[in-house]
Parts: sequence; C-alpha cells; structure tokens
Amino acid sequence: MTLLNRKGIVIRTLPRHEESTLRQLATAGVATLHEAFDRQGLMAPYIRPVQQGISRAGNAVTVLVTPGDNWMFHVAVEQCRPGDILVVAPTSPCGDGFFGDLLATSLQSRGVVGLVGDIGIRDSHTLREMGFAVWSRQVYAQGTVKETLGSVNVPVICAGQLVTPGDAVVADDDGVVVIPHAQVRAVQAKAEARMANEEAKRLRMQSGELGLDIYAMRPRLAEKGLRYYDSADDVEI
Ligand SMILES: O=C([O-])CC(=O)C(=O)O
Ligand SMILES: [Mg+2]
Repeated sequence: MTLLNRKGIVIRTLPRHEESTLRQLATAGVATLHEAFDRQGLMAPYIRPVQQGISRAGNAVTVLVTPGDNWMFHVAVEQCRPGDILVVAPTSPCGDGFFGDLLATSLQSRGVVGLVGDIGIRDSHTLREMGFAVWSRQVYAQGTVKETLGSVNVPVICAGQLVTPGDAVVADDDGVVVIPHAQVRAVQAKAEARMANEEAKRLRMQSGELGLDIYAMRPRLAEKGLRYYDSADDVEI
C-alpha cells in the first residue's frame, strides 16, 4: 500500500547517504546529474533559488502540507538530521509564505542543508544573510496558520517529481534534480565519467578547437543539407 500523499503520518526513519556522496553530488551539480540520470529527475523550472552561487545535496525529508497551513514544518524539524534537505509539497497548489527565517534557524541548528518547496517563502533577505539555501515557487509574505494535519516522510509529488524520503535531492542555480535512493550510486558513477569527459573537451575548446571538429559534425551537417556561401549574393533563389 502506498503512502503517497497520505495525511496524519510521521515516519521516523529514512535511508540516508554518506556525507562524501552528498558532497560529490553537490559538486557535480544539477545539469550534470540530470544528464547522467538519462535526462530525468528535474523539478519544474518555476522552482527558483532565492540565492545565487550555492549548490546543495541532501537526503530528502518530505513534508506534505495543507494549503495555507505550515504546522507540519515544526513536526518535520524534529525528524531532521545533518545532511538532510526538506522537500515540501502542498496537497493542492498554494504559494503562501509557509516558510521564513525562524523555521530556517530551527532547521539550520539540526544541520539541514536547505529547503526545496512547491510553495511560497518569505524573509528572503534574512535567509540569504544567514546562508540557509532555499528553492521555492515564489516569494510571498502571506502568512499561514497551524490547524490542519499533513505528514512527514511520506512520498510526495513536488513540482512534478515523485520524492520518496531518503532520495538524493540536489539543487543549485540551474534548478532541482531528484535521484531515487537506489539509483544514486549508478548516477554518480556516470556523472563522474561525464565530468572527466567535459573537462577534456573544455581544454580543447579553451585552445580554440571547434565543436564542429571535436564532435566531427561536418559530415552530418552536410548530409542534412547545410550549405556555406561566401556572400549572400551567391545564394541561388
Ligand atoms: O513562522 C512562520 O509562519 C514562517 C516564517 O515567517 C518564519 O519561519 O520565519
Ligand atoms: Mg518570519
């Protein structure tokens, strides 16, 4: 029986990754991991960072919230450990300001590396100042209440992606990617190979070599019918 979007539940345990794995994932970054994961795993592009230049990877602690109600954040904080990242999904679309610097302070004190949510957040200036990394659908000061149960650590759909507690969630300036726990090792290996390959290409491009030649693109472009002319006058009408 799936617990997807079931309310009124807190699961106390989740599978977690080694600190070194999370560090490597954060270094690889969202674009590389998405490619290494067969171009899967990306949350919708409306999820944006409130800061710039920060890359984070963590074990997903999921929070299912009712629109306009941030009660479950306080329940979630207690379940968090160092290296976790909070992933928040409302049961139906809501951009209220569920989260701000006070909750961030609480999460930071437990070693949580950031928050990703299909929600609104507030206190964005203070969040940047305190270095707590946040990715959200919008910044909106609208306050929320504490009346309705949601859940902590049940599977949720966040900005188009299924997130199961313990999945690796990686976020940077390019967006957010979710890698299911069991696939992290394989994706990480592919990402390492891809980074080595890109580094070799980067060196060749730095020295002025053309992508056209590095990738041997000329025959395929010709096959598709691409033609070169010395001047516009030479193009037959
Ligand atoms: O407390 C709230 O409702 C959200 C907030 O602004 C904070 O965490 O600072
Ligand atoms: Mg606040």
